[in-house]
Amino acid sequence: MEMDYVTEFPLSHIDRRPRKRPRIAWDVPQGHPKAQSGIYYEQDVGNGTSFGPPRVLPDHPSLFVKGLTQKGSPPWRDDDKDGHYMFALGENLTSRYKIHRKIGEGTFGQVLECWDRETKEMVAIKVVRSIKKYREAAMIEVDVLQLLGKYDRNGSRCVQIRNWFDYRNHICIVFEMLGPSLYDFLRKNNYRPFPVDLVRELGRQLLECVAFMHDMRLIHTDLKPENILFVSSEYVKVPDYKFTSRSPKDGTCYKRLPKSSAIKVIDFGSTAYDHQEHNYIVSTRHYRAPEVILGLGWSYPCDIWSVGCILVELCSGEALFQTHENLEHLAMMERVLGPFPQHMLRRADRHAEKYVRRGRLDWPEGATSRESIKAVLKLHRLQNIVMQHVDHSAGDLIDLLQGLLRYDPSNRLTAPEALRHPFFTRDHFRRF
Ligand SMILES: Nc1ncnc2c1ncn2[C@@H]1O[C@H](COP(=O)(O)OP(=O)(O)OP(=O)(O)O)[C@@H](O)[C@H]1O
Repeated sequence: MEMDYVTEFPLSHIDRRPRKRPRIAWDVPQGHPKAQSGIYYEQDVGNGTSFGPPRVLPDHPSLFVKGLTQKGSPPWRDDDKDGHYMFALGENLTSRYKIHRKIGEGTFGQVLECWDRETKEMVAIKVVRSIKKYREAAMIEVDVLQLLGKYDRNGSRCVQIRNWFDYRNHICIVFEMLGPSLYDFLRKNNYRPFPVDLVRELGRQLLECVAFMHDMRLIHTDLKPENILFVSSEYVKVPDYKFTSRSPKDGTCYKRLPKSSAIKVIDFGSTAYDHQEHNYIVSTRHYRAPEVILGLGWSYPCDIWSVGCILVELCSGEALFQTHENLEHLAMMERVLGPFPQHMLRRADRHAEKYVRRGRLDWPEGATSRESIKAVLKLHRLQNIVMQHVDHSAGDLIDLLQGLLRYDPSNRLTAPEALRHPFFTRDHFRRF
């Protein structure tokens, strides 16, 4: 989600990107219990339970309502300075959930793996920071998740919300437990690319998710490999003759492949409704569409651009546009995809007009450093990037990517159009 912004370097433009809070010590010595309201609200949303108003339950072991396991509450502790919930492993998060481990941390809060005593399964609980703007945004995420869950008849590829509650001033969102993100998987694999047949399966599911969301008039706005999770953590190790990192035992190279290609999209905290005003900056930098940077207003096509960037990254192993600066980012786009249409540059808003000179991008004249120019020159044309990494289906994939990465959002493929592309429909030999 993108709620906490800092200005990127250089400071000369309006661009802002999410700030990942540095990892903190998340278990602390127990403090003295403080006076507290001790009330939490709980709302089951999974498995067909109603969407009625939240139940109000007392947070005191001796007062737990009948039917709930009588387990103790941890002592009251202050949140950390950023409003994060402080906990110890093995503690309860309400009487229903037992905290096993921390699996993630984002702008919004922490994600904890917990044992659900009621359903007897592991769940992932996002414990949101106790700060008003994050609490409010979390409630929007709950609304979106409930809406997606309500209309998700046959697996929309969006993570399922199971429950939510308000505990000690932290909104807690309970999700089905998923596996590692595409980014985690790439990283553990030393950024070795995924095979093209796997990229096809991942791309298809991602586009199905986007098509479903767009159909519901929702725009995700923060699609990136970190927000796409494999459903299962299982993988196999297979010999990999292309790369040099060798197993110490027998000298063979190995890489991981997921046992199943099934994925789901997470993080609906930045999701926008179509009827909202869309001129603010969205998306994580590398996946941000040109119309967002140029201040031309954005809508559904910004998700499609992100999908294009993600697919290239899955094929090559590294992010396509590795930059933190707007003009450099636009120059990289031109290097990979060719010149911008003049009509888009002419319409750039007052923040972005400094990137344009006499109807063309002010590059390399406007570059901030020689390193910046070098970073742009290092990039190859899209066709070459794909050909370098993909052994078959390259022609179809390049054509699809050119449709997903069209500069003019009104010409970009829609999700249903992309799903009808030969890259997905041609009878390829499939391994996944
Ligand atoms: N259902 C889940 N199953 C397993 N892990 C999860 C699940 N949901 C989230 N995670 C992990 O927690 C991390 C943070 O989750 P999420 O992106 O929803 O939080 P966020 O605060 O909105 O993050 P960001 O700052 O990236 O926007 C994810 O990157 C992922 O590793």
